Amino acid sequence: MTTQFGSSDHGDASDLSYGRSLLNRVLVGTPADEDPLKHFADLPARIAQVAEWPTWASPTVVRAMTESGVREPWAHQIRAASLAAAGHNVVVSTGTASGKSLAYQLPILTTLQQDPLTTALYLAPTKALGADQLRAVEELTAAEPELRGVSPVAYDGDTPSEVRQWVRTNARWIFTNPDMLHIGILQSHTRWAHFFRRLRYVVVDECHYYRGVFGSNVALVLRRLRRIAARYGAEPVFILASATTANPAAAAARLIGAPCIGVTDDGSPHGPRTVALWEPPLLEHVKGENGAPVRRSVVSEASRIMADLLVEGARTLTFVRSRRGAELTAMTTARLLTEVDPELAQRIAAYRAGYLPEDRRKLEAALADGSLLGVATTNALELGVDIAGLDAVVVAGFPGTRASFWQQAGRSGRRGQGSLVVLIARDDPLDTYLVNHPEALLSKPVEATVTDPTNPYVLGPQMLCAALELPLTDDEVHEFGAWDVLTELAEQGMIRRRNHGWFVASEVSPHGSVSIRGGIGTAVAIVDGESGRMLGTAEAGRAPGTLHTGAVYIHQGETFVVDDLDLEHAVALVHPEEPAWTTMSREVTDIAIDEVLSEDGYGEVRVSLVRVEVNSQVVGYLRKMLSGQVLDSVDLDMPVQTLHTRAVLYTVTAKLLAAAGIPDDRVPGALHAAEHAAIGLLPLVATCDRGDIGGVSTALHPDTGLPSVFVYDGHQGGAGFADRGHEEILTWLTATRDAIADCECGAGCPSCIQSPKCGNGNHPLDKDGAVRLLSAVVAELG
Ligand SMILES: Nc1ncnc2c1ncn2[C@@H]1O[C@H](COP(=O)(O)OP(=O)(O)OP(=O)(O)O)[C@@H](O)[C@H]1O
Repeated sequence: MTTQFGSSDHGDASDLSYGRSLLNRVLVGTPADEDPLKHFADLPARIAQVAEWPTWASPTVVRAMTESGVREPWAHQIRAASLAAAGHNVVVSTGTASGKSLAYQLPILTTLQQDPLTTALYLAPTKALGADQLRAVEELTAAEPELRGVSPVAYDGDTPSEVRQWVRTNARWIFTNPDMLHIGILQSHTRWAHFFRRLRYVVVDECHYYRGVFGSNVALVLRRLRRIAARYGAEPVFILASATTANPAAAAARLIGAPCIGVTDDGSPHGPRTVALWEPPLLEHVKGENGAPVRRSVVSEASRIMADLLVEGARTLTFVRSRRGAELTAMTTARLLTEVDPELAQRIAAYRAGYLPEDRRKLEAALADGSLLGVATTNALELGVDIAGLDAVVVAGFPGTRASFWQQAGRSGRRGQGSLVVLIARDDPLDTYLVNHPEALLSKPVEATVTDPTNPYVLGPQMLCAALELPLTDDEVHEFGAWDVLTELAEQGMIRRRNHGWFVASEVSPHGSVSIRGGIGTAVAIVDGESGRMLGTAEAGRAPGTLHTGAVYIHQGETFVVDDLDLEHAVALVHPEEPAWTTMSREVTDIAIDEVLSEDGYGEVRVSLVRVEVNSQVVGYLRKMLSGQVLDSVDLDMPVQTLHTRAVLYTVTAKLLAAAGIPDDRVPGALHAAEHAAIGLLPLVATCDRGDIGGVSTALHPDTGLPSVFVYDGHQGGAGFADRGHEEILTWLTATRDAIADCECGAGCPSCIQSPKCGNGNHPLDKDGAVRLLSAVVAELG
């Protein structure tokens, strides 16, 4: 049934009608026997809240900004800028295109203009975003002769060596990324003494991007940065920009290791938006694993919706999760349109990462002037693009985090005119939940950006880097919480404690072996065997699951197939190929509790946070067509991997199960189904991918003596996800129960309780039992 959520009271009816009329057009094109629109919400237009330019701001900078089109700054921009100018670390966490850049540009340009002996550092998670922000600052500084001395400049892997020398001694505002800061700047900080001594501001843009193991590494890189700056007498102010998440100030403070004030009241205006939540129907003729029903693929559904929107003349961007999916969507849409209007079919393009900046600019311009009407893209167009004000955005498959969803959705909405956003659910419990619970997307976020800079596996190597940069004092070691980790490293001869601090052993060179995006432990190199090109690295412990022979591996939207995984030499050889299927490895897992960190009883339920040892073995993989149809299952013989990590655990009693009406023979299936769905739903409360976590359920666990469900972080030492599940267990398990109950399939399908990773062939699974179990658990917790 279709219901309306939200209110249209504040919107102008004529504005609203455009998003709504687009939605009606899409509904007209929907077969009469289907009812895919689960909900829609009319989000009212937001009126701008403006502020005066502050008196501390340089009139030159204000003039440059005014001339660039900012007539009146918005209130949140000035509040954040003024806090930073007054010396406070600040995070501005507001919507897409809400002008977060001005919040850091104003204080930094003012300072750099007024005091020629100052410098600033800008960090972006992606090159495209860094280039985009640098271009914006260059335009501002080029406009005013008095700002020319600011000399903003990029410093990254592409910077030629003759330019690097110049940058180190002359640049005043450097645009780089955390990887380069780690390896290229902090490691050789003595050459950067001039820059550090004068460092007044550090910008951390799109900081919600730094999550999990990558985020934990970046958190430690930023602590090292503060330490080195202090060594040269500088104490820079941090200005962070974030998508809207739960408690951004706490996440930012954990990221930089210092207090941080949050600015979250968004004063930027936007037009009204209609958000539609769409669930493709279950198909009659396509069968998944164990004969389970499968939904029509997001690619087919998105292509049809996009074609209808383009016929209406709506400028539309469709986000698809893989490059192949984006290309298929563009092709299918064009084919559908050829029958109606061949000219329209020419105005569609597919877009992926890896294009040159000039190509991106051309695309932005073509979309802006209307010569291009529709683009199907991977998330490459999520950050670092100046595309806003589109008529419609189609999000084909929830992109994993609410922050990404809004980043994508936020590209729609011309000021003063309505727009449409359609989220199409794919076969996944989180998607099922979201299209049936609009409040989870549209109300206050519960998703928090999670990092764990105390993870010993991340902390150890980072401490070696810190100590090499500058010997660590005992006080610092305590402050980092690294005493035990360093003691262990000292026993291994990597570091020595002397009278004047902790010194790295001379033969150890830690920087090169820390790959801040690559994960923990030994890194497996992923190499294109045909071109010899190194594509990236993966954690050795996780390689059997993602890089086994035959695996389809997606790197920046490009598809490769793995020819060979050599764990001994830590290399995976791949070749470019775009098969019609994806692969998903299946593993069997054992779990043992090493230590109980906390435990609480709620009647017949106990909830714990535990340190665990997980032994898992990849036993094969499944090949699945884009339609969702399972092609086959291939066996593999891979070594057992051991993981020491953290898990959230709940146990129930026989009494609870009996009261819930679950007889003994159904207990394993109920626990197993509840565990699968819980893994799928954890990303609702913590920014992680389903692939970052794993689970084990058993009707009798030797360490608890009870029916038990574990959900663990899939990274050595943990990445904070299980901790977040533990904190939000009631929200999380309630959503898990609802996602299962909401799915209209009979006995379970990939949209609710089937897991693509299950090493037991998704058997046994008991959908009704899982709903009963979770309802009983939630009642005890509540
Ligand atoms: N006060 C203002 N009035 C009008 N336009 C503004 C104002 N502030 C910023 N803008 C414009 O809004 C656009 C978006 O700004 P910006 O890129 O800083 O937003 P953002 O919040 O960083 O976006 P994203 O979420 O994509 O990172 C830019 O074109 C910018 O010039």
